[in-house]
Amino acid sequence: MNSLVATSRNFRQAARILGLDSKLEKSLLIPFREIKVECSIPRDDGSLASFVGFRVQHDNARGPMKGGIRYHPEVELDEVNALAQLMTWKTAVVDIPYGGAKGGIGCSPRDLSKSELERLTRVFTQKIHDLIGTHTDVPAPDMGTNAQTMAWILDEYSKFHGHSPAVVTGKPIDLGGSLGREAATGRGVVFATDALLGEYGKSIQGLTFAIQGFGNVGSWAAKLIHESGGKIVAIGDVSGTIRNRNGLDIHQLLKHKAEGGLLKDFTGGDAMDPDELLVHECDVLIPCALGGVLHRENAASVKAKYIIEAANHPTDPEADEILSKKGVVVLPDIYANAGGVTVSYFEWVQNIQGFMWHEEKVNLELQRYMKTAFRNIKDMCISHGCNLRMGAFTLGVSRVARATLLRGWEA
Ligand SMILES: NC(=O)C1=CN([C@@H]2O[C@H](COP(=O)(O)OP(=O)(O)OC[C@H]3O[C@@H](n4cnc5c(N)ncnc54)[C@H](OP(=O)(O)O)[C@@H]3O)[C@@H](O)[C@H]2O)C=CC1
Ligand SMILES: O=C(O)CCC(=O)C(=O)O
Repeated sequence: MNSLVATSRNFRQAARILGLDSKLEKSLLIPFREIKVECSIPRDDGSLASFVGFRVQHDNARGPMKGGIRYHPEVELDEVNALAQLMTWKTAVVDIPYGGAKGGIGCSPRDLSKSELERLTRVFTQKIHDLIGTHTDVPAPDMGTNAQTMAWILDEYSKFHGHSPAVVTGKPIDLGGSLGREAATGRGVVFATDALLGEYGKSIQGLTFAIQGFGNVGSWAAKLIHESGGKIVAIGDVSGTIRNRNGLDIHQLLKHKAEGGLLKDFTGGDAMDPDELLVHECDVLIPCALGGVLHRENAASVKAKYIIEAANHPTDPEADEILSKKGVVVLPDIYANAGGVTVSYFEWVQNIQGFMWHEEKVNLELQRYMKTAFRNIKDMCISHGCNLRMGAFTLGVSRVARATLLRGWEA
């Protein structure tokens, strides 16, 4: 199912549960602004290459719009719209003073040199600089982008507006980035997993995990789960998928990758069919890569008892229904991966204060936000008799709806 149709379907279900007025429902669904720009750059060989960049600003009722920028060949407007909408509900779920936005460029970053990526990022920033800003819309990294990408955006933006460190988060530490931001999404995933498992009298220690994706989110989640005594029995990225029924040594795998090795060539595990990863025998499945990977064709075969949505929108609504009938508990993306934007908020606060926090404070505050949000979601589940996804959606949507009504519509 198209990601925008799927996300909007979840929103409408939450609006029905909350009994939202239909005009308010429509106003919350329509994005504030959609930006589509052409980005042409000279390639290193002198030829011209053209790309399409997007920034969708979904809602700003609760504060500046916030969300990552993705570089991936499948980036297109509907998907960016869906991801921007998810950011609006996500920032509200963890109760940070932001709205939602998302951006992206349809490109394959692995096929571009570092200087081509820099040129592309600078051209994109030139096209959108007057529509983003510290108090309007604050980008951050997502798939295919990283702290270096944010440094280029900061530099290009500052040429127009003067030095503005708080215009992006997820920056390098030397440019005002926050300690703990790089690990934050993965760390938040682990706090979220702890909170969920605690409800069932379980803990990470001794459980088995399968993880799809070993980039920023997947590698940090895997490392922290490994260090908490969880056994990662299967993991995969674009290069391939590996398994080890006794548990993969994630520290060794990180070392292997840092030395330039491909995940598929790691000798501490056996190669397996990537399609089998999501239906591999395990207690907890954590998708940390693309959206829409759990769908009606594979959902019935999932063996995990718990799914932690570290990726954005990994589960199609049809898969959601199948999983629910099977009794699989799904911890939704707008909570499970909210650690990244929560520490982005801490970074923005530090930049505005001009004061840097210790990493311990960042991690403790993150844990506090994640624990509070989990309790708030559970309260919504109890009040409305709904599952965790609808608990999170009703929590996020009700907070945004209240802010919208309080601000009013008078011209
Ligand atoms: N970064 C952040 O702070 C946040 C990210 N997210 C979400 O988490 C997910 C991952 O983001 P992030 O870790 O930042 O992205 P990265 O680009 O750092 O990593 C993406 C990972 O996914 C792998 N991957 C891509 N396609 C496939 C595929 N078809 N099968 C298996 N693996 C695949 C990549 O493999 P390879 O390395 O081989 O390319 C890589 O390991 C996304 O859905 C993103 O929206 C959510 C909240 C915050
Ligand atoms: O850190 C941020 O601002 C946004 C992270 C993001 O894109 C996400 O949560 O999906």
